[in-house]
Amino acid sequence: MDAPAERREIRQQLAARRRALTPPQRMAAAQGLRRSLEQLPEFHTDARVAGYWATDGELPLNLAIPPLAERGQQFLLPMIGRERELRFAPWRAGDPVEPNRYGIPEPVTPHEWFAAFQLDLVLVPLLAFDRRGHRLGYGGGYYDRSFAFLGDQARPTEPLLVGIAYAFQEMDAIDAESWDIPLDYVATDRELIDCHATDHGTPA
Ligand SMILES: Nc1nc2c(c(=O)[nH]1)N(C=O)[C@@H](CNc1ccc(C(=O)N[C@@H](CCC(=O)O)C(=O)O)cc1)CN2
Ligand SMILES: Nc1ncnc2c1ncn2[C@@H]1O[C@H](COP(=O)(O)OP(=O)(O)OP(=O)(O)O)[C@@H](O)[C@H]1O
Repeated sequence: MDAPAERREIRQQLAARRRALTPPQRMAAAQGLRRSLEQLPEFHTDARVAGYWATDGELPLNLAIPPLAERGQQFLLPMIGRERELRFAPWRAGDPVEPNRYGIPEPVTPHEWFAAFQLDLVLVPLLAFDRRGHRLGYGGGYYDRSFAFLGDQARPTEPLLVGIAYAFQEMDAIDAESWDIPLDYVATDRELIDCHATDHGTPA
């Protein structure tokens, strides 16, 4: 199977598996995710933390986010810009949203927004990941384009990229494309994975 066809197949399988979860499974996973994220010191202190509005079976952030506001940290949602890059607008529970071209809710006429380089921590949605931090998204290339500037920098740096996934979205290895920007961590419903750790549990 050629690489694009294989990626398409993996995307479809994992999206279907995510959609098939029951509401109790999804709620338990959201609680597990909160515990994993709280193991990351930056999640407690970083000023600007971007996330996503979970759709189509994505792991919900709704249990992980409320402590941020209590600690005085800002939470932001992605907005799709004209050049197919992401911008990030502050969003609090109750603020108005409207669907973007993919039907994903975005903040409406925000007072201010920030570019990717202005963020401190980014919770990145994905369909599949491996322990090295390689990721497969929806294929729009939004995160890779928006965070391409990290490609020239020694990692980890700011913003810190933290993939968010159900544990079953892990794969042994995902082939990186030249434009892929790897994740620094992956937080699942089971554990926090440090993608810079040298031992990935598999022989080199
Ligand atoms: N909740 C959430 N918000 C997010 C993302 C995400 O993955 N999850 N994104 C992450 O990048 C950005 C939106 N990216 C997207 C990229 C492609 C498709 C998409 O193409 N969806 C269709 C396929 C249509 C097609 O083939 O053209 C689909 O999945 O069926 C959707 C969103 C920003 N916001
Ligand atoms: N830095 C970049 N500049 C221009 N195009 C890019 C860049 N990064 C990715 N792309 C384009 O985006 C397309 C999708 O990339 P890829 O399949 O890796 O997306 P993805 O990471 O799965 O999606 P997403 O980030 O939206 O979740 C690729 O065809 C690639 O050409």
